[in-house]
Formats: sequence, C-alpha cells, structure tokens
Amino acid sequence: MNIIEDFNKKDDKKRAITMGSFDALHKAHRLLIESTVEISKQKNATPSAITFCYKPNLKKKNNGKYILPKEEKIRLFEQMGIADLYLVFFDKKIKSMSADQFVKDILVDNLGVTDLVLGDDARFGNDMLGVDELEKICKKHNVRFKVIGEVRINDKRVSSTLIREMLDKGIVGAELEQYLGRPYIISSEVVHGNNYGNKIGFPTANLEIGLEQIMPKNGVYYAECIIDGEKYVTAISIGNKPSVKNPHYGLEAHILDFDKNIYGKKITVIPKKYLRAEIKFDKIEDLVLQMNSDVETVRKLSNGTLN
Ligand SMILES: Cc1cc2nc3c(=O)[nH]c(=O)nc-3n(C[C@H](O)[C@H](O)[C@H](O)COP(=O)(O)O)c2cc1C
Ligand SMILES: Nc1ncnc2c1ncn2[C@@H]1O[C@H](COP(=O)(O)OP(=O)(O)O)[C@@H](O)[C@H]1O
Repeated sequence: MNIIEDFNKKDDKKRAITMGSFDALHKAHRLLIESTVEISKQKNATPSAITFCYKPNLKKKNNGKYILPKEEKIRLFEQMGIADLYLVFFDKKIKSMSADQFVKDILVDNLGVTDLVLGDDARFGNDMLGVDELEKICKKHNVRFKVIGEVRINDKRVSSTLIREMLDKGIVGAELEQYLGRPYIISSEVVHGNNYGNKIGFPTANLEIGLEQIMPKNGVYYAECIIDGEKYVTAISIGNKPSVKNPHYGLEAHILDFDKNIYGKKITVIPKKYLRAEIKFDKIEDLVLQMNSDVETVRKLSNGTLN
C-alpha cells in the first residue's frame, strides 16, 4: 500500500475513494472500505482512501484522543485492500475550500477520482455540505457517488462514539467486536517496568500506551496475547498500579505458563473480558493473593470451566 502525504502528486490512475476520520475502523467504516475496493475491482480503478493525520495538541475533538494508533490504522487499511492511502493534514488551504472546489480541484483534477463512497452522515467543505448536496456536486463533475446507509446492531447505530463509550465501560471481546467487525487489539513494545513483578513471583510484561490512545477502562481483564505468532492465555491489568511505588499508567500482562525474556518485542494483546477494578493494596501479600486468584479465573475462562 502506498502512503501519500499530500494531494499534489498527480498521476494517470483512476480512483475509487472513500474519505473520513475512520477513528475506530468499525463495522460501518469497513463497509465503506469494502464497497470502495469492490467498485475498484469492477471499474479497474485504484482502491483509495483519504484519512486525517493526527495532531494531538491541535485536534480538539475527543480531547485529542483516538481509538486507533496511526500504525494500526494503516495496517487495517492495507489488510482491507486499499492500495493508495492519503494520510493528509487538513491544513488551512483545504479547510477553506468549498465542497465543490474540493471535489473538482482535489478529487477529480489531482487524484483522478471516478467514484466516491461516503457514509450517510458525511459532511465536508467549508460549507459543510451533507450527502444530498454532495451527490449533486459529484454528478456535475462526473463522479459516481455512493452512500452507505446507517449500520445498526442490537438497535444501536455503529459509530466511533459508541465504540468509545463501550471501551469506557470496559466492554471488550465478542461484545465489542460485533460492532467493530474485527478483533479489538492493543499492540505495543514490551518495555522495562519497576522490576518488581519477578520479585513477587508475577513477571508482568509492561506495554507503554500513549496518553492520546483511548483504552478500555482501568481494571483487570482476561486476555490473549500474541508473541511471535503464538497465542497465549494472559491476565492483564490496565491502570496506575496504585499498590506499588512509582505508580504510572500502562498495561501489564502476566502470560500464563510462559517464561521468556520478551523485552523489546512487539506483542499484541486481545482483551476478552473485564474481571474487576484495580485495588490499592496496603500489603503486597494481599496483591499477590489477588493476582493468584485472577490467574485462576483467567485459566478457567480460557478452558471453558467458567463463563
Ligand atoms: C492480573 C493482574 C492484576 C493486577 N492487579 C493490581 C491491583 O489490583 N492493584 C495494583 O496496584 N496493581 C495491580 N497489578 C499490577 C502489579 O502491581 C504490577 O504488575 C506489579 O507491581 C509488577 O510491576 P512491574 O512489571 O512494573 O515490575 C496487577 C497486575 C496483573 C497482571
Ligand atoms: N509469564 C510471563 N509473563 C510476562 N512476562 C514474563 C513472563 N515470564 C518472563 N517474563 C519476562 O519478564 C519481564 C517482566 O518482569 P518484571 O519483573 O515484571 O519486570 P518489569 O518490571 O521490567 O516488567 C517481561 O518483560 C518478560 O521479558
């Protein structure tokens, strides 16, 4: 997949394109991308997408927080068959364009767009036009226009806001994934922690999480973890570990039946079920007892002796 960082490079490709912030790359987003890829196949066009770059301090929406880290978002676009991904800052010049100018000057003249696929709530241009007006503009410039209607599951509209609310409530695993249409994963490099885990008999791989990344609510979860392509049953804790010195935010993973040095490795964690809130223990022995009990719960959930 090509990652293109501005709209100025012209070529002679014909493109079917979709556009949006795609914060969660949830089920409705996936339908937009699937439709773009399908149209591209039929029309022999290049399947393309436009999405926003992150500028955490400038992007006020959702306090500058996002669900998908940039790297993960790129991976998902590629996996879904997008060939050209425009990862572009919406700078002053683009912001000041009307929808008509954007379609004509950027989409048609620069990018060679023949087909535009948008969600039913899409709006763009300094005039913030919605899909009815955008359809007319596309017609005028000979761009075929397709709107993907609302996606509802269990009577809820699938949206990035819904996904954010679910993560805030600690909803992960199958329940969350039906709205995402894909596994929910957290991928990061294993870094050094306080070196305390081994001392208390519970080595925990520490994953550093950017403060801009929206995470499931703090607490202990049953999870799986993928290391070098192998899957392991895992107990994770997300939060500030209030019982120990140097409390700081992160994700800690105790991998069951595992004993290897994995510092520096990129590992993937798949949270499956929220178990409990973080507790501030006064005595480390109590923390260890609780962690033992968590591991037993996780083991039972993984072998089906507990639901
Ligand atoms: C399953 C599990 C449950 C945990 N529960 C708590 C908790 O309730 N309270 C807490 O302060 N820390 C909790 N932790 C975090 C531990 O305090 C932390 O893993 C330990 O201090 C080792 O940290 P280190 O890897 O930085 O050395 C938990 C960790 C795991 C893996
Ligand atoms: N079962 C296991 N689960 C997690 N990490 C393990 C396990 N066995 C060995 N390790 C290794 O031990 C490290 C964690 O040990 P720990 O004492 O908690 O140190 P730190 O505070 O640096 O995370 C992991 O980063 C990993 O390299």
